[in-house]
Amino acid sequence: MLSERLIETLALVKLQAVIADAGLLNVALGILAVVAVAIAADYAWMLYMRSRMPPGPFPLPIVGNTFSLPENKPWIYFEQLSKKYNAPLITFWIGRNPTVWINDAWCAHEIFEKKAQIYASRPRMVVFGELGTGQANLVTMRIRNQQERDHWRLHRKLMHIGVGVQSIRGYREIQNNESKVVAYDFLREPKEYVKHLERYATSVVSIIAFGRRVASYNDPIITEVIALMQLAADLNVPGKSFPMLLETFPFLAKFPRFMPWFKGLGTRGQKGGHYFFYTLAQEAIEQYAQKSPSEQASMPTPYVKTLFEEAEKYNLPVAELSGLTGNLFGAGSDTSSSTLITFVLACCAFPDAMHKAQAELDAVIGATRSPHWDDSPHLPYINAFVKEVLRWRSVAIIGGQPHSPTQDDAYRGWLIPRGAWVQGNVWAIHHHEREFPDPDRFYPDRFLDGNDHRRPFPGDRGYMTFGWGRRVCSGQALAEQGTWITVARLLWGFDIRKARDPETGREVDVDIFAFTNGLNMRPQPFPCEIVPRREEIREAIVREGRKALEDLRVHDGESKYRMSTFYQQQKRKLKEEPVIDEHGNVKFVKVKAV
Ligand code: HEM
Repeated sequence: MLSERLIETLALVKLQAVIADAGLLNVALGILAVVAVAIAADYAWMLYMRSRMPPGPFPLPIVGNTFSLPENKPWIYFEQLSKKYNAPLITFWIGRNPTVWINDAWCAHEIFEKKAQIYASRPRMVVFGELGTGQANLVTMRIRNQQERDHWRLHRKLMHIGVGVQSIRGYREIQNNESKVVAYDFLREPKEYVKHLERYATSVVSIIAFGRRVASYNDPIITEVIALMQLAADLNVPGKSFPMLLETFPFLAKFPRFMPWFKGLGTRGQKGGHYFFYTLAQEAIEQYAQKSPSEQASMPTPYVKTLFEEAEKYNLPVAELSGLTGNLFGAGSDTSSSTLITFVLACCAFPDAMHKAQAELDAVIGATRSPHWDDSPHLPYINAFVKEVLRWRSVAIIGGQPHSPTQDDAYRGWLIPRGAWVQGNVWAIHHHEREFPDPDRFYPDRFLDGNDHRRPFPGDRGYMTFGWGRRVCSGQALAEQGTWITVARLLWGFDIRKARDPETGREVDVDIFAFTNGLNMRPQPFPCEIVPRREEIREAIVREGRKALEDLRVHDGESKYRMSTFYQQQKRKLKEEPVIDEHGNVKFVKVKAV
């Protein structure tokens, strides 16, 4: 100890002597020179990388192209850059971080699908990953070695047990009944259509994950989860202001949370925050155990129960279990409801398409019952309509999270370096005139064989709404199944049209470009009129809605936890760590000094 002090003192004395010898000015100049050389070397590296990577605007030292980013909707800007450089891929430097944007369906397919093995990883994401979901969450999980790859595979497997293609048929009745309730709610309170769709989407994933229905649109779980997801979606869009700039200067993330650059980050990443869903899951397992055997037999086993049993084999920590259960809410509620709100907007803006769909439903289904998936082979226009909903204004407009190659890759002579941030620009892909002529027009016919707007597109589906390759959305099949039934039923049941000004009687126009700015986008609020198409249909909606509510009763239940208060408690307990006690409950203990 004493010797260390002595050395420190000697070093200080030596430094003072050097400053005295050289003069303060010379020392300052020396430091400046070292910094300048470091910046120059770094810039040389940036320019060298730029010469090998896909084209893009000229970066400045340290800040790259960050300050030429527009305030809003950078995906439109990246689409323009792709046209300007006449290249399907462009490089855009966010600080010193070269991000690659794929603006073309065929390239996205060649890179993410054909080279799926090496593009299965995520890049380092400071805001969304390290400060947000945490690195142990499937959505942001990185794959840098075999151990990480095995671990990520395990997470995908556990997710698929819940919402994989094999499981989702078992959830049809839940989606069917909940969408009948949406139709019933549209009848009773049409002005609240956004809330009904949010309730629907949240309730479906809540029943699947926790066995518990969300009966009211005032339930805080809806507003809290959707608000959290929208905050996350906003934060994860490249921007020139903090906190996104933390991606440029990751070292800033090491500072205490009161520093100004954390402003806007909310409570994300604070200790204990992630444990909310774990606690909710425990409660759900207890509530399920209290149900009678006949009740249990009449519902699918809550995913969290299966997950917890399965996870015991792998000794998964609480944070990872919490992430897996929370992902159903996080990834599945805002996305699904925003897609359906987009559908409402499309009906208002493009009534011809809606009327054509209704004519098909009238001919095939009639007015006494609503459509069902079994009708789908006889409803080609409805199938095309649903595809167009997913294409026209895709909710995950930059394809969700970026992918990242696990090794240097060469594509058409360009370098895509290991660890780079590679993002599919779904806006540009779905907006490309070559694949989708007149792309802003909502035109389901483009998906029908023989239509003059039909164009080749990689893959069977005709859209890239759910991402690619090994990281393709785990909930895709569930989301497609739910979108189909809800869209088909609402088209069958209602005329959805522009609202009228009560004073002038004139239609209030809707703006098909007015969408939110987050990476999960949805239409800005707009008024509309939703009216049942015929009396016979209205009666069928009431009948089916009431029956659905009865059938769903087995899922009724309350939770004593609220995300907001849970987070508040953690805020007060930042010096505490959640651990599992001997009964498997989460409790908080003081963090031991290291
Ligand atoms: C319309 C609804 C939905 C859309 C448009 C959507 C879209 C996406 C997209 C674009 C990705 C990123 C894919 C990639 O990186 O290539 C993704 C990832 C993911 N989604 Fe969805 N999603 C939807 C609904 C759901 C639902 C209902 C669930 C679960 C119940 C879900 C769970 C996930 C998970 C866990 C991931 C991360 C997968 C990984 O990183 O390995 N999503 N989603």
